[in-house]
Amino acid sequence: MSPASGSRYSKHDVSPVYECRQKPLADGSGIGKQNHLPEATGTSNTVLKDDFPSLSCQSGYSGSWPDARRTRVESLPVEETESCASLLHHDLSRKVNISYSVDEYKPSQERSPQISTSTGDSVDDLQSVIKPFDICPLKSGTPVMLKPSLLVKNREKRNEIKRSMEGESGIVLRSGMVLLKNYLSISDQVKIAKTCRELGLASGGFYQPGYRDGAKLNLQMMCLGKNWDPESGNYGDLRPIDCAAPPGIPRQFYLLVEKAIKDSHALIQQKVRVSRVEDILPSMSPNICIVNFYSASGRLGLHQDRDESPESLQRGLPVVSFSIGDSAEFLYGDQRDVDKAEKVELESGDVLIFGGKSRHIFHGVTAIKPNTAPKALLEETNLRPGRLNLTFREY
Ligand SMILES: O=C(O)CCC(=O)C(=O)O
Ligand SMILES: [Fe+2]
Repeated sequence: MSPASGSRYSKHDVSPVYECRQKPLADGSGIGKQNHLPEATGTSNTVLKDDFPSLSCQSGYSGSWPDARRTRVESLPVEETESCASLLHHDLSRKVNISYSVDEYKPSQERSPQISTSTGDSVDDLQSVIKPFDICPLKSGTPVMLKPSLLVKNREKRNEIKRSMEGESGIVLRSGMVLLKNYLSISDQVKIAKTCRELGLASGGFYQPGYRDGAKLNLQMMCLGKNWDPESGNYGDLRPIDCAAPPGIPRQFYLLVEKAIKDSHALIQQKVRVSRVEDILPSMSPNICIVNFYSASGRLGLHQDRDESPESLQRGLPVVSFSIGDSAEFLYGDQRDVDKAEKVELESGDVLIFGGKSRHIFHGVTAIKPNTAPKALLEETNLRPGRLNLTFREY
């Protein structure tokens, strides 16, 4: 669907104005240097946006995540619902000030929120309220006593043999849609998982996005480069829930995306005779990465990615997706209809690219397959059961 074809984009052809305006800090320092959460009152985790006139969000366009992605909080394990976002609201009856730097990406220690309270509560109290989500819960290097069943052990062995025998290979799934199997080496997967862990624990890190009515997405999310707000479909520089600035996209990630697009071009050239491969799959330079972590019960309903700029969508600039950890059952097709969708398994190390004529495909994740992550990845990272997915886009 193109922006001009009567979709929700047609009336929103201006760049989004997405603001998180804050009161100046008590010490007189202002916006642009520091963010400040003003006196907090209220009970819901959307209170920040709605109940503080000083924190407002405006947008030149809008969109929404499909209902299929929504899950009631009650159906999730406590551990998974107690993200920063949902915990923050428990403490909103107290006066909480949170400030942090919004400069470019810095190591997590430098970017961690500086927390103080106007009621004199201890910082420890508040830090336990704003609880980060750790995708690798034990520090790497800590011996992990795993006792997998014989069945699991055998399956892992088979998978690893299969992987090493197959090596990397590419498949053109349809015009503009390429699956690079086994593309990211274990060492790249380890680096990505560790980097995401570090970023995910710091300011702007993983949280469980939710809605005004209390419904939560069935995954943990963080954004790099720009923030994407699932509730409104807006991209912005700060995320509305706590006005945290998303960390930048690490350079190593850019390089892998660039290489994956080049290799996809070579693959398309091999399979189809075209004078300009970019007509089939345009190049792109990502300025947004949405990182999702799915636990074993994580799901993502069929949807289109169409919150990027009208120009990016119209040019068919691709979405590049990295899968790490447990395998996922991934569905894609021309309609939002599970029965008509094609199915493909995305395994750890796979890179999926969809652009050009496939940029507007409906896609989603119907299942995470337990105990399918490569053993070597788990040993090096202690990645928790589940799947890490990074989707890169150019706004
Ligand atoms: O997890 C995946 O493979 C897909 C993620 C996705 O579609 C999204 O974040 O928009
Ligand atoms: Fe998507």
